[in-house]
Amino acid sequence: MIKIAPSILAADFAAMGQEVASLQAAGADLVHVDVMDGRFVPNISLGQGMVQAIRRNTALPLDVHLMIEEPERYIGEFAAAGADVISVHAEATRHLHRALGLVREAGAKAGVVLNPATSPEVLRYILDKVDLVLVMTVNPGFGGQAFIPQMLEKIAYVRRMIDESGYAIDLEVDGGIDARTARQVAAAGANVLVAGSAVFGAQDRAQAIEELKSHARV
Ligand SMILES: O=C(CO)[C@@H](O)[C@H](O)COP(=O)(O)O
Repeated sequence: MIKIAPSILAADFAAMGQEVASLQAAGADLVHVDVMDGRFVPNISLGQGMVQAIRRNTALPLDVHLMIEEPERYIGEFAAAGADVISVHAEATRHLHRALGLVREAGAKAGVVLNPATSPEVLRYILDKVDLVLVMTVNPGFGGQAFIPQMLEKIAYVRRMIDESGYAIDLEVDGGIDARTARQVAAAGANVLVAGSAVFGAQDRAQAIEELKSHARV
């Protein structure tokens, strides 16, 4: 089952309540929330207050992607703000195993994110600690970037690792996802597709989400 997680980085921040509320009727499965600190990535986006506000405006699960240094410092606050999934970058913490444990202790599902240059081997000893692996298909920090085709090989590799592990782990991809790349990433084994521009840039968001899903049905 393919799930679509629209990234609210591409939404109208001045109308976030309505933007988020519209997504459920449009067929979204999750709301992807990009948190950036201006250190781990060269951009600043939003914090716990916005996650709380988004929580009040949707019943969809909140998929919070922390692009912040030492994410363990803020896991409790994002969980309390209403995050259902909290994903931390393998590159942002010296204690990935511990950070993932903290996410589950805080009552959220734990995700681990890999930058494009990061080897999937970093997952080898933590698959029992994660509910989701997010393979970045662009360098994190900005919406609207071009998909990096070399990531298809990484997605397929991670899919094999997950299947061999026997754990129920979602494989999410993020960056440059449109109808064409949706088909490619799904064929490689991804089952959760984050899409910013492709959803919020469309005239008809329901149609855009359905189009992504239909292209991803392989
Ligand atoms: O995490 C990020 C960027 O850091 C993504 O969630 C982007 O926001 C996706 O945007 P599009 O590439 O779909 O426009």
